[in-house]
Amino acid sequence: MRGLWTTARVRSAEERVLAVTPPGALMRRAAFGVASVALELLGGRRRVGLLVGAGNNGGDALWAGHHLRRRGVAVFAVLLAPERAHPEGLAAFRRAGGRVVAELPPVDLVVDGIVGLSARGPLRPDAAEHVARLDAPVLAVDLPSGVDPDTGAVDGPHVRAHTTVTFGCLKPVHALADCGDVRLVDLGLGPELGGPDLVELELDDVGAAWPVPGPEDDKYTQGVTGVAAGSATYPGAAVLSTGAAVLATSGMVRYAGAAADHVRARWPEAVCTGSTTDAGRVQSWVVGPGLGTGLSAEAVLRGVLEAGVPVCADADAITMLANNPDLWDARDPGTPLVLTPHDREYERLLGPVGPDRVAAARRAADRFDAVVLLKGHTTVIAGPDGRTLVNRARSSWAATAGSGDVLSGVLGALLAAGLDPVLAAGCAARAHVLAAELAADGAPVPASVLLAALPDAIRAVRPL
Ligand SMILES: NC(=O)C1=CN([C@@H]2O[C@H](COP(=O)(O)OP(=O)(O)OC[C@H]3O[C@@H](n4cnc5c(N)ncnc54)[C@H](O)[C@@H]3O)[C@@H](O)[C@H]2O)[C@@H](O)CC1
Ligand SMILES: Nc1ncnc2c1ncn2[C@@H]1O[C@H](COP(=O)(O)OP(=O)(O)O)[C@@H](O)[C@H]1O
Ligand SMILES: [K+]
Repeated sequence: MRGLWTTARVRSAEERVLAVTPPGALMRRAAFGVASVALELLGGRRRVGLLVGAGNNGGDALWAGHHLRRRGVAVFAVLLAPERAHPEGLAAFRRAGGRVVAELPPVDLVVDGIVGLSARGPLRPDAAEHVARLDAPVLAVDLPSGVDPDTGAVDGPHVRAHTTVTFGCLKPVHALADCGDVRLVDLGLGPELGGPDLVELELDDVGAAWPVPGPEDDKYTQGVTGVAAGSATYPGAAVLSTGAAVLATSGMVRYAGAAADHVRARWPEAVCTGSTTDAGRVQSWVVGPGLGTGLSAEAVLRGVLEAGVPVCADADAITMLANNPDLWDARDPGTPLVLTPHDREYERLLGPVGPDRVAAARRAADRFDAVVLLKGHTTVIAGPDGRTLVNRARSSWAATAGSGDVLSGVLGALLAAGLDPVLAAGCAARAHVLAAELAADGAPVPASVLLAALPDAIRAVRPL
C-alpha cells in the first residue's frame, strides 16, 4: 500500500521536524535528492535549466543547481520572481558558478521549481510562457507546477513532468495526476505523519487479498455471486457482468434476468433463471448493468436491496436510485452497499463531480452511507467510515463500452467471497486496470477481451 498525505498534514509534520532540525537542513537534503535524480536522468549530458518560483520550491531548485554545478554541470536559472527568490539558495547557486538568465538556452533537462505545496490554480502567464517553450524533459520538484497538490486537478497551463522528486511522503497529486516517474526522498517525517489520508493499493496488496479456495472449500463455501443485469435490449451487459464474476473467483455464479439464454450460451457454468425471486441463495448481488429503469427493473432492485446480502449497484440501478429516492428505503441498513457511478451517474445522484474527485466520492459515501467507487481514468473509492482508496489507470483503453459491466461482476464476486467492501472495490478496480493493460498492449481492447484477460491479471498479482 502506498499512503498519500494532504498538504495540510505534510505542513504540520514538517513544522515539527523543522523545529528540531538545523535551519536549511531539510531543504538541502531535498535538493540533494533532486540533484541526484537529475544526474541520473542526464546520463552524462551536461546542461540543465532551472525554472525558479518565489518560494521554497524554487529554493530546492536553486540548491539542486548548486549541487549540479559542483558536479561540473552547466546550470542556467530563470527567476520568475527575482526579488522573492530564495536568498540562501540563490547565493549558493551563484557561488557555485550558476548563471541567472532571462530565458533558458538549449538544455538537456529542466528542473521545475516554479511552485510546490503552496500551488493554487494553473501556472500564471509568465511561468506558462516559459513552460510552453520547453523542449527538454522536465524533472519536477515536489510536483508538476500548475497541478493542484491535493486534488490533482488541472485547470489550465501546467508542467508535464518526465519525473517528479518529492520529499517526506507522497501527496495526493502523485496518485491523482500524471507526475511521470515519482521518486521519494526521505526527510524523516514518518513518525510525525500519522495515518495517510488516501491509499493506493499495490499489486501485492491485491494479490494478498484475492480469494483462493482452500482444501475444505466447495462451490458454496466461497460465496455465491448473484447477477441481476441485462434485458431483452441489453443482453450483452448480463453476459459481461456474469462472465466477470465467473472469472474473478472460484465458486458459483447465479444469473437472474431476461438475458438468461444469452448468458447460458456464453457461460454454461452460470446457474441461470429468469427472475431474482427464484434465483436461490447468494452471498452478494450485482444489480443494474443493462437492466433498464422501468417498473420491473425497479422491482428487481428493490428485491435485491431487501435481500440482506452485500450489493454492488451499478449503471441503471444508480439511475433508478437517483430518480426514485423511495428505493433507498428498501435497503437493509446493516448490509454493505457499493455504488459504482461514472461521472454522469454521479451527477444524477448528487450534482456535478467537480474538480475534486476525492471530495466528491466522500460526499456520496457520507450521504448514502455506502461505499462509493467513482469510476474514470482516476477511480476513487470512499467508504462511509472515511477510508479512501485511489486507483489511477496507466492507459485509457478501458474507456470502452461494457468495461464497467466487467468491473461490476468482479466486484460482486469479491463481495460474495466476504471481502471488506472498500477492499473489494479497490481490488476490483486495480485488477480491472491491469486486465485492460494486459489485454490492450497498445491497441484498442473491447470489453469482452478485457474480460478474457482477467485470469492473467489475477495470476500476475497472486504471490508466487
Ligand atoms: N517546508 C519544508 O520543510 C520543506 C519544503 N520544501 C519545499 O518547499 C515547497 C513549498 O514551499 P513554499 O511553501 O515556500 O511555496 P511554493 O514554493 O510552493 O510556492 C511559492 C509561491 O508560488 C506562487 N504560486 C502559487 N501558485 C502559483 C501558480 N499557479 N503559478 C505560479 N506561481 C504560483 C505563490 O506566490 C507562492 O507563494 C515544497 O513544495 C518543497 O519543494 C523542501 O525544501 C523540503 C523542506
Ligand atoms: N479515460 C479512462 N481511462 C481509463 N479507464 C477509464 C477511462 N474512462 C473510463 N474508464 C474505466 O472504464 C470503465 C467504464 O465503465 P462505464 O462507464 O460504466 O462503462 P459501461 O457502462 O459501458 O460498462 C470503468 O471501470 C472506468 O474506470
Ligand atoms: K514544482
